[in-house]
Amino acid sequence: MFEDRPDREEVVLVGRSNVGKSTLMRELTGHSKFTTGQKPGVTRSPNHFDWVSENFMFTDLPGFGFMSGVEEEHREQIKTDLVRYIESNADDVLAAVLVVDGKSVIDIIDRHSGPDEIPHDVELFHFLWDLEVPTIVAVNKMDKVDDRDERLDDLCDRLGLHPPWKQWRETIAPISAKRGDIDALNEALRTQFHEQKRDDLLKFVS
Ligand SMILES: Nc1nc2c(ncn2[C@@H]2O[C@H](COP(=O)(O)OP(=O)(O)OP(=O)(O)O)[C@@H](O)[C@H]2O)c(=O)[nH]1
Ligand SMILES: [Mg+2]
Repeated sequence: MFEDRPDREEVVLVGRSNVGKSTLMRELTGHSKFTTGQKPGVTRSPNHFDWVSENFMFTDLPGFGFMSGVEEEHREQIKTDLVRYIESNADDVLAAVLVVDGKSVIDIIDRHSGPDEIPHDVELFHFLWDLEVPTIVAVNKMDKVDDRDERLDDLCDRLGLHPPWKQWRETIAPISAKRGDIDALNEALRTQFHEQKRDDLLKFVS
C-alpha cells in the first residue's frame, strides 16, 4: 500500500467501500481513469493523481467495511494499512475527505453503535481529528436523500458536532459526485488550502 507513493503533499479520500470515492476522484481530477463500480471493493490499492510542479496530489484510498467475497481477515488488513498510510504521511496530508453515503450512513452508524463497538466512520473521523489532519466529511449520493437538513443534522450529532449542520460548512459538505455536484466540497477545500497558505492550489478546486 506504500511502495509507489510519490513524495507530495496530498488530499486523501477515505471511507467505506462503495460510497463513491472513485467517482468523486473522477470529478476532482477531471480524469476517467479511476475505476468505479457497483460492487464494493473495487479499489484495492491507493491511486494517486499528481502534479509534480505544484507538489500536490489527490489520493483515492481503498474502501473499508463489508465487501462481499472478501475475507474478514483481508478487510481488517485494509483498515490497518489505511490507518498506517495516514499516520506515516500525516505531515503531508493537507486535508482528508471522509466520504460517506448520505442515504445509508446514519443507519450504518446506529447499527454499529454499542457499549463495545464504535462505527468505522465515527472512529475514522476521531482518528483524523486526533492526528490534527483537517477533515471534511463529503456526504455523497445526496441525489437519493429527501430529508436533507434532517439527515445532515443527524450526521453531525453522530460525529459529535453540534447541529445544525449549517454551522459546519467547512466540515460537512453535501455532494452528488455522480451528478457532478461537488461545489460544497470544493468550497471547503478552498478554505483549507487558503488557511494552509496554498492558494496556488485553488485552481484545482474551482
Ligand atoms: N446515486 C448516486 N450514486 C453514486 C454517486 N456517486 C457514486 N455513485 C455510485 O456508487 C457506486 C460506487 O462508486 P465508486 O466510486 O466505485 O465507490 P468507491 O467508494 O470508490 O468504492 P470502492 O473502490 O469499492 O471502495 C457506483 O455504482 C457509482 O456510480 C452519487 O452521487 N449518487
Ligand atoms: Mg474505488
